[in-house]
Amino acid sequence: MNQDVMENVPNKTASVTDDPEPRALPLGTSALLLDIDGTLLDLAPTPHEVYVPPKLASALSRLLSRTAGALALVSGRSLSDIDRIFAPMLFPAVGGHGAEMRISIESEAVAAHAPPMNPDLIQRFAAIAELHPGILVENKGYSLALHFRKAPDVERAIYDRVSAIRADLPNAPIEVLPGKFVCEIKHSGFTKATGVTELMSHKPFKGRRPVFIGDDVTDETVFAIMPDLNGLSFSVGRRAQGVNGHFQAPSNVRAWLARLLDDERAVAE
Ligand SMILES: O=P(O)(O)OC[C@H]1O[C@H](O[C@H]2O[C@H](CO)[C@@H](O)[C@H](O)[C@H]2O)[C@H](O)[C@@H](O)[C@@H]1O
Repeated sequence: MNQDVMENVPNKTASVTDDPEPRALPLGTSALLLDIDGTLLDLAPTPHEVYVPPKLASALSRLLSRTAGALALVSGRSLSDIDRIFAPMLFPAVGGHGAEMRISIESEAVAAHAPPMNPDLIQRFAAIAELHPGILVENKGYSLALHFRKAPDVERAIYDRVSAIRADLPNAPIEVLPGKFVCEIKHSGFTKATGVTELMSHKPFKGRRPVFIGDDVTDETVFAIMPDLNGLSFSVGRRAQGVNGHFQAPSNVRAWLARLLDDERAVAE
């Protein structure tokens, strides 16, 4: 973990990676912002097959309480999908790469940044799935994801078809977001960074130091704004540019979150 920032944290302790001298995170003044797929959860063959370990759900719930509500999931998934996979628990969240937001579990979701994608356009992009039966279409309404984890050889063909459609519509406010075995077509007006920036302007996040953990290309927009928010960022798998540290795998993130709770208890005792 970044030595400069964590040095002023008193004695206890949760290591971010294999830091031989683990340090604590002050939950009373931090906001935990956590990507889901590839960060909290191991990647699965399809979006529906992810597994949420019960210990993780319980740790998140307790961390939500210990941070007085300043814990949010920051995901490319829609809010309804996030709620489905963590059911029956609800968490504050930025969903759809910044398209949707729920600031607290008591508040209504805000979807102001998510104009629905033109239905004809959705249909044209979805038709790309005809290339191969292994392509899975995830229609989020305001964006569309083409998953090719089960058909990796057609990646190039997918991007070629997407580019051809975009060439027909040079002024459409859409952009292509590559992810892990997924090509997503989304509105260009929002990103995870715009979502996190807005979230951090609301209580209980406002005034806290954000700590963001993510693994994918879309998370790089958040890594980039963390210094402006006086925050910390950590990548998973590879060490991404500009981060303060990194975890080897989602299992290490889960273990670290559990240790945060243990450390807080130790401080209190
Ligand atoms: O921002 P995230 O929470 O990391 O979400 C990114 C995308 O995650 C999902 O797709 C990815 O995870 C699937 C399950 O492990 C995997 O099968 C797929 O190959 C990955 O791309 C989700 O389906 C997308 O909507 C999210 O954008």
